[in-house]
Amino acid sequence: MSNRGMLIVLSGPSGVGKGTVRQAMLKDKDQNFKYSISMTTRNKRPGEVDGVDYFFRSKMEFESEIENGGMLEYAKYVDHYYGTPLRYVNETLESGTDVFLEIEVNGAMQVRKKCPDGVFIFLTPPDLVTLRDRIVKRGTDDAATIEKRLEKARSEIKMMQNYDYAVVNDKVELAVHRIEKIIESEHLRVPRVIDIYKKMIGVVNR
Ligand SMILES: Nc1ncnc2c1ncn2[C@@H]1O[C@H](COP(=O)(O)OP(=O)(O)OP(=O)(O)O)[C@@H](O)[C@H]1O
Ligand SMILES: Nc1nc2c(ncn2[C@@H]2O[C@H](COP(=O)(O)O)[C@@H](O)[C@H]2O)c(=O)[nH]1
Repeated sequence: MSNRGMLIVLSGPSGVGKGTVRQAMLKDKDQNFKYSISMTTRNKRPGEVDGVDYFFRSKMEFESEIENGGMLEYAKYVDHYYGTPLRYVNETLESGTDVFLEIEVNGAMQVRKKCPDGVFIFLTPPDLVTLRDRIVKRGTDDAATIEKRLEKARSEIKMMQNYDYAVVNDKVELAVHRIEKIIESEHLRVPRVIDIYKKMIGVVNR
């Protein structure tokens, strides 16, 4: 109901299922958000496509984007840069469409400062053994990287207190349902809809 789109930020440790949940949400025709494709300096995984999964860039290209003020946020995660291109987010929100960011915790905290009216959701694993299982079964990372990601997961889970909502990803369809309910409720918050009603009252008073 508000003119400007809502910014939805989903974080959670690597392997918890953020991408899986987001893809499931995008299949739901009632969902009306755009996913912001991130930029990264990490190597492509098999099957990943530039401009679809990420904008894959060199370190030099990424640093030049930062210098030119082109990033809403960025962070280093396990030896590589990851960040959100600013222009797409701004233009999409301005057009009245919600934007969905799937980013790690340090970047999310930068966004929180810049966009305090965003909705910040932390996706948690049922437990750390399940998290390890998911990363291992995904088969995209070598043993050393898996250990680094699990080490990071511990500190990331501590950051959950800085989020508005915690959603456990036990079953994908349940996690999706919980997040959809959050988005629906957030759209009804009075600060988001008040402008519409002010306009309505203006019309009634004329
Ligand atoms: N609820 C679930 N139950 C079982 N397996 C799941 C569930 N959610 C995701 N998975 C599996 O866990 C693995 C990791 O999921 P995914 O790649 O979506 O995680 P991610 O949080 O996006 O990771 P990253 O941050 O590293 O990109 C995938 O193989 C996925 O199929
Ligand atoms: N701060 C940001 N973090 C991001 C962004 N895009 C993805 N990520 C996070 O990085 C890790 C690792 O991702 P992977 O694809 O290498 O497994 C994970 O937590 C992502 O959510 C971003 O634009 N900014």
